[in-house]
Amino acid sequence: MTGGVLVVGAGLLGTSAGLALRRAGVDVRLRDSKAEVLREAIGRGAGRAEEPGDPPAALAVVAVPPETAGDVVADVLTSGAAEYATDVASIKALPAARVRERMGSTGRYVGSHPMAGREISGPGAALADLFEGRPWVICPDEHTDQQAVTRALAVARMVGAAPVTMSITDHDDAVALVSHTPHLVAVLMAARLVDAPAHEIRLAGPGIADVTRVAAGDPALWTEILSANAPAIRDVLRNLRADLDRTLAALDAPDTAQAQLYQLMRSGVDGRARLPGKHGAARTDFVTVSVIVDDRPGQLARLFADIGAAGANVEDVRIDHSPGQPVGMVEIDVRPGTDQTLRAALTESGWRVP
Ligand SMILES: NC(=O)C1=CN([C@@H]2O[C@H](COP(=O)(O)OP(=O)(O)OC[C@H]3O[C@@H](n4cnc5c(N)ncnc54)[C@H](O)[C@@H]3O)[C@@H](O)[C@H]2O)C=CC1
Ligand SMILES: O=C(O)C(=O)Cc1ccc(O)cc1
Repeated sequence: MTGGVLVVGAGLLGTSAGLALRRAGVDVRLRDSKAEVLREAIGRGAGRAEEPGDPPAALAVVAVPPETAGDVVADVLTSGAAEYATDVASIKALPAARVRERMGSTGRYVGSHPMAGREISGPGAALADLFEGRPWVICPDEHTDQQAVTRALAVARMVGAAPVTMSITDHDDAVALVSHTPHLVAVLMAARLVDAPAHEIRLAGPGIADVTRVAAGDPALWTEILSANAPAIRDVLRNLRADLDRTLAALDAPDTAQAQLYQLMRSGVDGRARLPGKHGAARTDFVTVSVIVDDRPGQLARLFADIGAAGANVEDVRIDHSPGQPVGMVEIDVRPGTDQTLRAALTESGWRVP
């Protein structure tokens, strides 16, 4: 991109974008209010420090917390540090409103949101592949210049993401359902564990770990995200509360509990089947082959070599560790039809395939 990209906020998102853009050959300048963060991001190869003679960047990618994003966008546009700007905050109405307050209806800004992240923050957690195959939502309105959209689309494509265009309202409603309320539910469930007795916690397995994974995210960041999208989250939570009330009522009525619980379990299966899997294919397209692996050096390398030799393509992989045991369970997702051959080949090579 002629003119290069200015990344402001060299944390998880900013450094990941910098790493991916550098890999695509883009000139990336980095800025962060914390000198040590900037040093670490540059050290990781995500870009260079700004220099006094730099011409305006073609696009600024603003990757700071949501409550600050609108002001930082307005600053980079009014100071001439960049011709156009996008922010990557997890909520789109808040930064757009702030940019409008500061600059009126400017066409030089378009909000966006890569649907990719991690539970850990900072440049040390950044990954060049973070956005690979993930949706990157771009939210233009009637005032947005086509150039702003073109440049944000180019960045999304260069980092390997799949751009999706949506209105701000549609975006904020969608993430309330698929990201913000799930985060809140994970946190509420994880918080139930705080005072639980140790003998109960000891029995916890991958189920509760999966359900609460996102609860490990940065509390300050998520407080900003959830409060900024409160109305849309409240709508989803109210429906969830109605479901909880119905479930409690079902459990109170032993005669009908089973039938109602069964319906609920069926809805769970149906809802989860709608989640997109690898490259947007339905999750149910794959079959899981589980393999028990001893906790010794070189075991995983040997397992993957044997899977390759059996001619199976690994579509996805998960590793579950058994607490207190020197073994783990590796779950390999493969295409239906290849699982039987893989099971036979792995058993033949001496693996335990339950
Ligand atoms: N963490 C995640 O999984 C995802 C986060 N996002 C969004 O990306 C944005 C950044 O989040 P993370 O990278 O996770 O946070 P982070 O905490 O890793 O990085 C944010 C960085 O911004 C810097 N910063 C704060 N105010 C600044 C300012 N005024 N000028 C320059 N630098 C400033 C901080 O020093 C920090 O290094 C947030 O708006 C978040 O909603 C979007 C998708 C996923
Ligand atoms: O880990 C996950 O499943 C995520 O959904 C990560 C994530 C966190 C915050 C966002 O605004 C977007 C994506």
